[in-house]
Amino acid sequence: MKYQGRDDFKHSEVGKIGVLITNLGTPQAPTAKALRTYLAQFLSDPRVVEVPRLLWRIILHGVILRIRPARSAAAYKTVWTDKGSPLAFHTQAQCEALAESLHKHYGDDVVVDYAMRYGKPAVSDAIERLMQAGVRKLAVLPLYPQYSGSTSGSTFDAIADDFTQRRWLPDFRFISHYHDYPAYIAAVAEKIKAHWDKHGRTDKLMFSYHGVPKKYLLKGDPYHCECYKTTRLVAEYLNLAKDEYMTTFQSRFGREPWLQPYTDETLKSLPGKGVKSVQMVCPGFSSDCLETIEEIGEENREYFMESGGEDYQYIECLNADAAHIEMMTQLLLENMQGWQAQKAAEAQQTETLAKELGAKQ
Ligand SMILES: C=CC1=C(C)c2cc3[nH]c(cc4nc(cc5[nH]c(cc1n2)c(C)c5CCC(=O)O)C(CCC(=O)O)=C4C)c(C)c3C=C
Ligand SMILES: [Fe+2]
Ligand SMILES: [Fe+2]
Repeated sequence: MKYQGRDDFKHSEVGKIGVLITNLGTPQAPTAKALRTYLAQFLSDPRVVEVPRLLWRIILHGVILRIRPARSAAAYKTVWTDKGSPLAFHTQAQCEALAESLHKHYGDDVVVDYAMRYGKPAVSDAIERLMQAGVRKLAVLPLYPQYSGSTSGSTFDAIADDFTQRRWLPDFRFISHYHDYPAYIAAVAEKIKAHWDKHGRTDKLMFSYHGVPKKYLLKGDPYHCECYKTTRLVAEYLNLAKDEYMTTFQSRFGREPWLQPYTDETLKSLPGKGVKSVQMVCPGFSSDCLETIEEIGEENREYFMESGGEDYQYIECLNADAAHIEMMTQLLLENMQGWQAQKAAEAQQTETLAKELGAKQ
């Protein structure tokens, strides 16, 4: 039997609305062994590394998975907490808060869950839970504000792959980006303002986004443009002059050119140009994680200070802040418009159908 379905399905059942938020994923533990499992899945994704498969498998298994896991595990150890990996517990907290918020709008008609593209909780397990809960309309929100084939695109692949095995597909909404969504821009800008209220301002506000290989941009990936647009909209909200802020790209991997300017090189050069104090903000990350806490919070701080910088401040991600959850709620409600009305109509028709079938059986 190839296609999965539910054999306990009743014709009188009225479907629910499902909401699935997703993020990248994180290793199960800060150990070389767990990192090997995680990185093998992550870096085998052809959306992430666009190198001919056979060649890449040789490099990945022959070189990278022999060296990188131990190095990455050491970095993960510095951010690991009693609650586990920051990315994991922030995403879980976002899911719980979003469920509470959506229940206020939809009551028991909505089921909210979360999944990780790589590692656990797996996308297929979350979809299975949603289908078992009777979801017939599904909205998926990957928590990547800026679209990239390597993140949002890859998440769609995982969801689509899972549904190739299922008998009955739900109605479906996939929110592929929200880099210019007013409530997202406002949430990022207000977080910066709140930081200013406490700590004052610095010479420059630096917007650092995760990079991707430059060739993805040249082949038509909109990620680069969406990052710049987010920066521009936040800067406009904050009334910043052009010389008061800058966009850079972090987390380069491998030898080919990635999106530039690079965050690390820029920070090393700024003190020599008279910029002695900076605030770092990472609007491309919806949760604090290795790349923000360790790479921006620690590693790049050292580069800046060692190059003559005097003050380096990191502004946290939106995580499970109320403004972030409210933004997700608004975005989802807008995308799910009409679903509640449809459900009411379906409930009536389902009742009639169940009666008809009941009469015949
Ligand atoms: C090798 C290519 C990579 C691409 C392309 C890439 C794109 C990309 N990644 C994020 C968000 C995150 N990446 C994180 C970690 C991470 N990323 C890569 C590689 C690529 N990312 C690696 C190898 C790692 C693992 C850590 C390491 O070994 O250095 C994370 C953090 C996860 C965590 O557990 O905390 C996030 C988040 C985006 C948004 C993006 C493209 C736009
Ligand atoms: Fe990454
Ligand atoms: Fe990194």
